Amino acid sequence: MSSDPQEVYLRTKGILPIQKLRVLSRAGIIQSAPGYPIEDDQFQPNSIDLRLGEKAYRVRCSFLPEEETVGDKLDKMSQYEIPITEGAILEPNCVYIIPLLEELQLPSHISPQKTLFNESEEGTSYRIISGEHLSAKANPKSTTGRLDVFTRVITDYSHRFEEIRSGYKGKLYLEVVPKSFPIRVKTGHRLNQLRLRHGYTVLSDQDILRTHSSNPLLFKENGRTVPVDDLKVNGGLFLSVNLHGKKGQIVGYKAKKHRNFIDLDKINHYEVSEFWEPIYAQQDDYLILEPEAFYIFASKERCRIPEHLAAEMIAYDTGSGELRTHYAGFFDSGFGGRIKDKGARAVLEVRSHDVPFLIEDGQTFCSMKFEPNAEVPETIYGEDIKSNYQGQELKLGKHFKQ
Ligand SMILES: Nc1ccn([C@H]2C[C@H](O)[C@@H](COP(=O)(O)OP(=O)(O)OP(=O)(O)O)O2)c(=O)n1
Repeated sequence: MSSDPQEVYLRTKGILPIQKLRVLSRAGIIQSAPGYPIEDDQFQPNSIDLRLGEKAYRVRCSFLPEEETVGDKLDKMSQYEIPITEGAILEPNCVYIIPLLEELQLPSHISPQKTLFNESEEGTSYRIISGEHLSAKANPKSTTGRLDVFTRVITDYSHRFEEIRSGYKGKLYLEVVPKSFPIRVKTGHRLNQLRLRHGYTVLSDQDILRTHSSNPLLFKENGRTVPVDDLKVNGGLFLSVNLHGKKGQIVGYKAKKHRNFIDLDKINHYEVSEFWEPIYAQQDDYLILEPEAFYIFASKERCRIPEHLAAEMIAYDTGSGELRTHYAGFFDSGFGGRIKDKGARAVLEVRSHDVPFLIEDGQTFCSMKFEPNAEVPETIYGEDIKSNYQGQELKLGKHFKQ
């Protein structure tokens, strides 16, 4: 057994990259339930995929357990439990709470140049030296959003979804609400992912413009870089929706209702026409969204996330709450490739609430918030790892035959 602890320095603020996530997992800051060791392919360029645990609790409604644990709340709210080790079907518009296999042991204080955490595994102990708080942010995976499955993480004594405060020690629970289709889930399925933040810093609009000038973030459909003067920034970089195409070209999809369930184990399996109605390009490039229906579109711009940055797509607030865009928001470093690859379209998941809503080609739909990585990730999206959506045009989730 080695007596000298391995020293791990977290020096720069930002999202922790894959190599640091691996170290934090070895050091016990990210843990998993007994019998379910963390698997290497859970690690993404700047996030870790989280896995569903053994049970789903059907609850009447969603909640935030500000004054108690999620377990206490479940004791009061759970209607019944479903074991999911062999798989189980979750019904549309029902709320389920599923304990995840991963847990967090975030250090509760910062103490520059002092040991934050010391744990040993297989004879190695780690000393993590950091000057910033470690917190975490969760988000649905892209595939989950493309299937219209609503998910968010809940933690004990928390008044916020998806955000996990510095010092949090405990379990993570996932609220899951399939919206359009029933889904079959099983222990170990990965519906969402987690990023760890060392301190918090976000690129200002000035930083975004400066970055784009030397390391382009957005490209036009013809592959040209969007001129910096044409970038729309205001607390993030705005993207717009594409409804334009040649005659007969599909520019979007609308989810059909009352379909058979989708087994999340079945990749490239389901017929698109069974589950989706295609939306064809119209001569005048507009569309009226039917209230409460779910649509998938692509962004007009092609985007690219340089390797030193991580990005998150945030819904564009129309000021009226009628239009809800996107559920899944993390963009990995490397998404959209190198400059010569000219980026890839982002997928926009859209629902209009209450009223029919007109959308037009090129309408602003969402914005991207950029955060620096604490270090450049050793692995980036589309390189070395199995990535499903690199170079994508309009693309449904990986369960459909395309
Ligand atoms: N609304 C969104 C959200 C994400 N993405 C892109 C950017 C991400 O880097 C990529 C993959 O996202 P996830 O890791 O969430 O997706 P999956 O695990 O489902 O796909 P993969 O198997 O490719 O990792 O999809 C997108 O085009 N549109």
